[in-house]
Amino acid sequence: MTEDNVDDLIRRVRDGDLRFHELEEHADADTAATARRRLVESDAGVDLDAVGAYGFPADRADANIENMIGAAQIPMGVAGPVTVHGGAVEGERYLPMATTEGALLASVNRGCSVIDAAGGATARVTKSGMTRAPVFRVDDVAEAEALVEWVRDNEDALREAAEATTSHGELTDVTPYVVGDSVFLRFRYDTKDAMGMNMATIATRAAAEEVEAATTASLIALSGNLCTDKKPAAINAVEGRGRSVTADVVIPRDTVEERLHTTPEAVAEVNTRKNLVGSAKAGSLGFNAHVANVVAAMFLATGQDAAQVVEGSNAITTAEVREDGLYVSVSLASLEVGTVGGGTKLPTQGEGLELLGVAGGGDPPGSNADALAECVAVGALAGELSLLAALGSRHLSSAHESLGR
Ligand SMILES: CC(C)(COP(=O)([O-])OP(=O)([O-])OC[C@H]1O[C@@H](n2cnc3c(N)ncnc32)[C@H](O)[C@@H]1OP(=O)([O-])[O-])[C@@H](O)C(=O)NCCC(=O)NCCSC(=O)C[C@@](C)(O)CC(=O)[O-]
Ligand SMILES: NC(=O)C1=CN([C@@H]2O[C@H](COP(=O)(O)OP(=O)(O)OC[C@H]3O[C@@H](n4cnc5c(N)ncnc54)[C@H](OP(=O)(O)O)[C@@H]3O)[C@@H](O)[C@H]2O)C=CC1
Repeated sequence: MTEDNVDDLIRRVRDGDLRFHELEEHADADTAATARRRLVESDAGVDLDAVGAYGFPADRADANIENMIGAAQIPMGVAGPVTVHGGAVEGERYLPMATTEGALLASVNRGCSVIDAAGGATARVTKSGMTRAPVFRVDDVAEAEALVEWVRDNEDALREAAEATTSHGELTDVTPYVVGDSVFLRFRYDTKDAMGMNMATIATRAAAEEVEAATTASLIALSGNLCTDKKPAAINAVEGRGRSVTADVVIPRDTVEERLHTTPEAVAEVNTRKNLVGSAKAGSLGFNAHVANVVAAMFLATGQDAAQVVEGSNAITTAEVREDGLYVSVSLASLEVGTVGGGTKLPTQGEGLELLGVAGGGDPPGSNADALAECVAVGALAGELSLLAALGSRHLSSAHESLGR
């Protein structure tokens, strides 16, 4: 196949000879993206030169995007270095963060600085498993009960079917939920260093075919929304999804007073009245100040699925005055991270992972994704500490006036 050039591609689209989304079948990825961008510029009457000034070969993104016209560039900074005493990571790390929110890096950086002055933060992944929950239709609840019993008696057959689709993933368990003539089967997988959504979805499709072949159930949707992917859901807050990870630290009183310009008592009261009482009254699923800020920024910097900030921000912050200072913890119930697959293969995202020392597959498998989760949790802890202190010292608005405008 001869390679069309940009003008040929544009002409052929205009003539109705080529479909707008098929240009990569007739030219290299960069030529296709350029032709598509020129078509958009012409149709919309805009100039997209900055979008077109991307710094990587377009074919590196062939598994990450369709209808490519270029790349969005987001400012990227680092917070830290901060010392992480994790189960899968030990030592000082710069935390890569991509954001457009002024004052955010300064705030997380201040939190890291204070945490480091206290000797570093402890972090642990307490639970792990990526879930996919298809929904099946049955005739009635009696048939639902029969299906639940079949699943319990045949989990090994489901495991064999699911694991035949992957050389890394392992089916951990299958939990049924019955609602009238709907049966949801929540499959949970150990996806090692992959975030695992493609892996789990492909594996569950194979398992669902086993269910349909052996029972009277009909698969209605491979995702029945009880997984629960990219939507706020209590099941993720309680059961977890991806990694459940906690980070904590004790900051000495004098450090709180000298570096955070407030007191342990004030921070603890802000946390109680804001993150616990305020969130409860609001009916929030997360009981925290801005964990989403850190999750989003580190997700963008390291090639995670940005839409899964919804679950990643599902976190509880605690703060209490202790004899030796201020104890603060952040527990993220459903942080979905991977160090292989998805966007982790793209150039700047891969460099973000390299900066954390977690790029690629870990030894043992899964340990790099655990380490990434621990680093994100410490970043969230730093952000909570700094923002709660700023609220306690009444510096929030001035910080954004000076840094965010
Ligand atoms: C802005 C600060 C940090 C000033 O805080 P400060 O204590 O006045 O700053 P400082 O000049 O004394 O420096 C202290 C440390 O802050 C860091 N720092 C200080 N300045 C910078 C800078 N330019 N760049 C990088 N780092 C900076 C740096 O680490 C420095 O220590 P050092 O490392 O030098 O020993 C503080 O006032 C602060 O953190 N404010 C809170 C701002 C914040 O957290 N914003 C993000 C959340 S806003 C939002 O989106 C969520 C919200 C609020 O809507 C959610 C909700 O409803 O709660
Ligand atoms: N399909 C869906 O419904 C959804 C998909 N997504 C997208 O899914 C992507 C993430 O899916 P994910 O499955 O993580 O990524 P990929 O689809 O990129 O697959 C990652 C693959 O890497 C291989 N692999 C190599 N080394 C390892 C290792 N150490 N640990 C684990 N796997 C390894 C595995 O292949 P093998 O399995 O062959 O062994 C694994 O399946 C993101 O792009 C996300 O946006 C997000 C939400 C929903």
